Amino acid sequence: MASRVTFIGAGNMASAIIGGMIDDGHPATAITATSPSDAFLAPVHERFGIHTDTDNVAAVRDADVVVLAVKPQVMREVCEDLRDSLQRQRPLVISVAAGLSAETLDAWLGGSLPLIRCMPNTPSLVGAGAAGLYANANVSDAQRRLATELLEAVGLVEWVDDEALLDAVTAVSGSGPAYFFLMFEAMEEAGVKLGLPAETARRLAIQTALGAARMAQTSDQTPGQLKRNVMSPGGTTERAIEHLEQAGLRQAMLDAMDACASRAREMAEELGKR
Ligand SMILES: NC(=O)C1=CN([C@@H]2O[C@H](COP(=O)(O)OP(=O)(O)OC[C@H]3O[C@@H](n4cnc5c(N)ncnc54)[C@H](OP(=O)(O)O)[C@@H]3O)[C@@H](O)[C@H]2O)C=CC1
Ligand SMILES: O=C(O)[C@@H]1CCC=N1
Repeated sequence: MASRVTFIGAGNMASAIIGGMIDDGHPATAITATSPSDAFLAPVHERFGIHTDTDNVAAVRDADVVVLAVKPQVMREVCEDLRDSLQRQRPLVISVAAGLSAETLDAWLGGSLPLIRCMPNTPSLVGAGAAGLYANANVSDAQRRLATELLEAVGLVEWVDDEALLDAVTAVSGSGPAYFFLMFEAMEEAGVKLGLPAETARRLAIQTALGAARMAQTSDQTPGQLKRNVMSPGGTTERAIEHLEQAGLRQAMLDAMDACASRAREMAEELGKR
């Protein structure tokens, strides 16, 4: 029988995982999602056919897995409300929140619960997610396998043994889709400036990213070599890449991802102390 999974929060990240799970064959009837607003839940129910509820405590009853998918800023209140129920039932708890440590979450939930921190990303919606996972000491091997199975249904799963590395995962893949979407925006804008219709430029840019990602995933050559393969000496790509390097794109990526990981640490400090 499929595991019963309750998502606390039905926003962008929860919807992405739910959509991916359902596409992968997880029965919608075994999934529940909550939000404070009925008006918000109606379209979620309509879209996925899952159970929805405005009552978090009622929604976790009978759950095998509870996924905490609210913003970090409301997580404490949510955990404290669920504390008694979760202590009674002891389901596997998976938090997808950036920053908040397993220790802080476990303390808010009353202690000693099996808890996994997961840093997923929104391409989970199309089965192309990438998630980093860290388990606390109360998680059994069977629960690790269950979390792997649930998340592998929506993409790649990488376990880390050192919780601090989840901030690096956040910088690479959690926030990563936004870097590529920014690149699509810029490529579309440039294509339009060069005379292409916006829709054409957008389609070409997106298909190019898809092709580059598939090649990088399947080739035994490094991304650096694949890049050089496109750069004919004295040709057009060489000129473009020289320009990007001189404009500091590489350093900008290093700085941006460092800032991303620092923000996750900062959030842990700010929210953990409350
Ligand atoms: N978006 C992303 O790409 C990623 C997000 N994450 C993490 O996922 C978590 C959620 O982010 P995201 O989905 O983007 O945020 P959203 O704002 O899209 O979703 C949060 C949801 O939680 C609901 N909510 C608020 N309070 C409660 C409550 N007391 N009980 C139940 N539900 C509640 C909100 O409802 P309402 O709007 O009515 O307040 C909203 O539907 C964050 O912790 C974030 O760090 C992790 C990886 C990637
Ligand atoms: O921006 C954020 O804080 C969340 C976490 C990773 C992606 N979105």
